Amino acid sequence: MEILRYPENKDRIKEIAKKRADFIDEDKLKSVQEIVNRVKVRGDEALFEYTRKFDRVNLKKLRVSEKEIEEAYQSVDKGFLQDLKQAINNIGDYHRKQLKESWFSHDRKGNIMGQLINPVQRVGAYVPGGRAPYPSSVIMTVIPARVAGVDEVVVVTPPDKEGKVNSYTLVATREAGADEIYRVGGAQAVAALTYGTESIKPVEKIVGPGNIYVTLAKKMVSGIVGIDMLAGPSEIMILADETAEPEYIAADLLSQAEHDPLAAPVFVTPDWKLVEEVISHLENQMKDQPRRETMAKSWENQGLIIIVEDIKTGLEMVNLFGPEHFELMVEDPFKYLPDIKNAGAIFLGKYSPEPLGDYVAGPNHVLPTGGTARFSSPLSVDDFIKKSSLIFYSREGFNEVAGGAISLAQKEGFNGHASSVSIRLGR
Ligand SMILES: NC(=O)c1ccc[n+]([C@@H]2O[C@H](COP(=O)([O-])OP(=O)(O)OC[C@H]3O[C@@H](n4cnc5c(N)ncnc54)[C@H](O)[C@@H]3O)[C@@H](O)[C@H]2O)c1
Ligand SMILES: N[C@H](CO)Cc1c[nH]c[nH+]1
Ligand SMILES: [Zn+2]
Repeated sequence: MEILRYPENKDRIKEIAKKRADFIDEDKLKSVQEIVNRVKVRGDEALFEYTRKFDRVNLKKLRVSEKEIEEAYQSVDKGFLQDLKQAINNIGDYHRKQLKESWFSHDRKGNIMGQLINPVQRVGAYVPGGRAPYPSSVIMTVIPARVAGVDEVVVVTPPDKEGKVNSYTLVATREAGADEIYRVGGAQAVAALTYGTESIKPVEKIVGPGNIYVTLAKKMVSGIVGIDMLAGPSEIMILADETAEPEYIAADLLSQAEHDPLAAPVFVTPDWKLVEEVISHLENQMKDQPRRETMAKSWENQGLIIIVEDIKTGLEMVNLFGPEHFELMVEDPFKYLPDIKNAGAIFLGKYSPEPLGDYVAGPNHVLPTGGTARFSSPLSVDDFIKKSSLIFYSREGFNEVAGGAISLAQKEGFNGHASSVSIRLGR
């Protein structure tokens, strides 16, 4: 953990922000490249081999059966189903507001210009499952796909040591409406969705969060298939003033630190006393936590505290880092909204802790990391649709614009283009 002052340590802070945005580790990239290429060539055999190596289990089959899903329903408690359904309702309501429609614009000459919206046909949703099961990521990925009208939604997720998929995850796949589920994770699952194997049909687009290996694999296959974004190890930046509760700040930093030793918790404040209090709460709160080892590693290696002159200067840090999650715990948080440019999800005030966004609020928890919130957005219905332009000219409309097209084509030296238009002129 590093404590720095802004603007005094400006260069060091910029260096850290740059390193987080340029997160590619050459060794990890090399091993991901090898995994992806091997799956491309050897299909299922490579999936079994890597699952043995990384998940420590000998798989017999990849697809999860109906019977396994039914058994999962028997082992989860009623309370879980109720909570899940409530979350599904909120997420569904929020994402239905994102739906867009095709549009057509007619003019007096009978010309029609428009934009057709079609869902992506087959989508793969990566659901993490290495250090913990993520049923919440099932509903966050599958629901917007269903709202968009995707035909086939395939879920991939790592198996446990017995070769099974976590029961809560399985129930979530059924409740959210996934079509196929495969027990395979990591870069090998991303490769299988991209190239296809004997058991898994390739998809058009891969969405969903994952660790550094999953994220590098998605980056590598992007362009062969579509990807939503780089949604890697979790991040939280909290900007707070003296009115904030240090206990809450410590708890919220740890909530993201517990995801992964590579998770990045950052605390920004103009108040030195608050820093001392937060540090002491962090130490105390960590002690009782089952995932304290991961929390401690994340805080030790990725933790950062920045002391700023005031809240406005603190917002410069937010825009520099572009954190996945940004909590603003100050007296009047709405006042600063126009100054927040780069953040995946923004949480305002002391009763909006980040985990509400992870589970129940409605907005998507699949969010850009590594500074990519500078140019990427949360997962949404938009990620599951694509647009086609539509052009229709009437005879009259054609004759009116043809001259302009011919002239522009000639300026570019494209006589073939000009001929394609002139051949129709006056006919
Ligand atoms: N940004 C977001 O929107 C978002 C949302 C939820 C979770 N997350 C992140 O997802 C991640 C979940 O990670 P996880 O590890 O628990 O599950 P995961 O499913 O992402 O990764 C587990 C897989 O990683 C692979 N793997 C592990 N060690 C490897 C190695 N040495 N070489 C190659 N492959 C290896 C294995 O195949 C394993 O099955 C966390 O980093 C969490 O912060 C991000
Ligand atoms: N905070 C994660 C996104 O970075 C999402 C999540 C799922 N479960 C718990 N948390
Ligand atoms: Zn979380």
